[in-house]
Amino acid sequence: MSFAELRLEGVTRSFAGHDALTELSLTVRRGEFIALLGPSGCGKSTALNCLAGLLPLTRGSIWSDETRLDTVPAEKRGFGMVFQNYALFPHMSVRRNVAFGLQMRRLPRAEVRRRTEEAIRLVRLEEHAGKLPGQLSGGQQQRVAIARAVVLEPALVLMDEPLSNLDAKLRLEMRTEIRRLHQSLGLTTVYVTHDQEEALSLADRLVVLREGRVQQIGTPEELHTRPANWHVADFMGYRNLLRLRAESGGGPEVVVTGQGMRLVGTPVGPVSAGAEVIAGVRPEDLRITGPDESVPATVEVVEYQGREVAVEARTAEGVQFNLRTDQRPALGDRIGIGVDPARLLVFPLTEPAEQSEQSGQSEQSGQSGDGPAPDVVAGSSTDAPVEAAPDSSAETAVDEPAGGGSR
Ligand SMILES: Nc1ncnc2c1ncn2[C@@H]1O[C@H](COP(=O)(O)OP(=O)(O)OP(=O)(O)O)[C@@H](O)[C@H]1O
Repeated sequence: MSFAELRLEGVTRSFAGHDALTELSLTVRRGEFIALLGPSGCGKSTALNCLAGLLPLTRGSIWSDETRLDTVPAEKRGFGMVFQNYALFPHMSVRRNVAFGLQMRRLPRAEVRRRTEEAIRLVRLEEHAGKLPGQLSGGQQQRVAIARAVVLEPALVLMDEPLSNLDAKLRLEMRTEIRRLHQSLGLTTVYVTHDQEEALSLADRLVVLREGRVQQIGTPEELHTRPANWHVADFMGYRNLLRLRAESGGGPEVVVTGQGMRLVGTPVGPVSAGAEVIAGVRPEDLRITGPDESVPATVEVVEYQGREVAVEARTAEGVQFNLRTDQRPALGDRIGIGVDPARLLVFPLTEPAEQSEQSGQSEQSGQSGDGPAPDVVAGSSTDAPVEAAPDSSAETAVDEPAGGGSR
């Protein structure tokens, strides 16, 4: 069942009255590589399983061009699936694993043989075609799983964290392999991951989910440079998130103050004078200056990272900053932290609830804005995005130099 466009319209799935996925609207164009990205439990797998036909929708619909798809059984959708546990037949050789789906379709033997060998060649397993899965490495087994999916020339390939069982080096290799296959076979792929780097490197467009709701849909560049809200920013590596107050509003730049700082940033979304905001900046977008030129801080940690170092520095008020720099400050150095107004994004603390893709997808952004923000969030990680902390505990965060601002 090939298509020019696959549309999800308001796709919602609840379990026991609780929405695991709320109103997902997305158009996947033929040939696109889409990543569904978000922390554990955000509804990524639910979305993929709805698309695959493994889970019925609670509300909404899925369309393959003008054909309604969500009422079509999984096996009739003609999608290929690759999951993190490869689910290969252990007693069958690589070749037989790959051929299996074609045989089930009762294709002529010569065609089965030709297509099987072609798929095995594509994933570079020619030398291992006669082996059993148990005789292969994790990466090789995952390649068999991919060959088994693509040999059927599916209209859509669905992948759910396919690399999560592999070690770091193999993950990188397989990432390239998956992108190469996607391009060379002209596949359309929807790929679930919690790894922001993986998603950014693979996908044409990313869908960032949080608590079942779309936060933003956009190209890697859009998400990287212009996250729609501070939750997405947190997920995209804006490790320095500061809870401040806007002194001005409405202009192309905004002055933000608080916690002993006065900074100038660029508003993202409606920021009015007096509003509480979250200002976010990436470690690589901070500069070390003289202590009197910008935000004064003391260097507390210097971590070697190849050509650059990661630096943690703390202000007198206990606000911790993460920097990446090719300079080599020493522990205890008094430095200034320079912030370029264009790189300091200023987000409203809360925004109108919920949004989803409606049209002109690449600029769509959404916001659930419900999770209380921390006072200072410096040093987040993709695996541990900001969790809703009670406001009261967030208030105290800055007063505790040991753990206040960093995670
Ligand atoms: N069969 C189910 N029954 C009840 N709740 C479910 C079921 N499947 C998923 N959920 C809930 O729905 C929410 C979303 O789950 P989902 O598996 O889609 O998240 P995810 O983003 O894929 O997470 P992970 O990366 O951990 O797999 C979670 O809160 C989960 O507990």
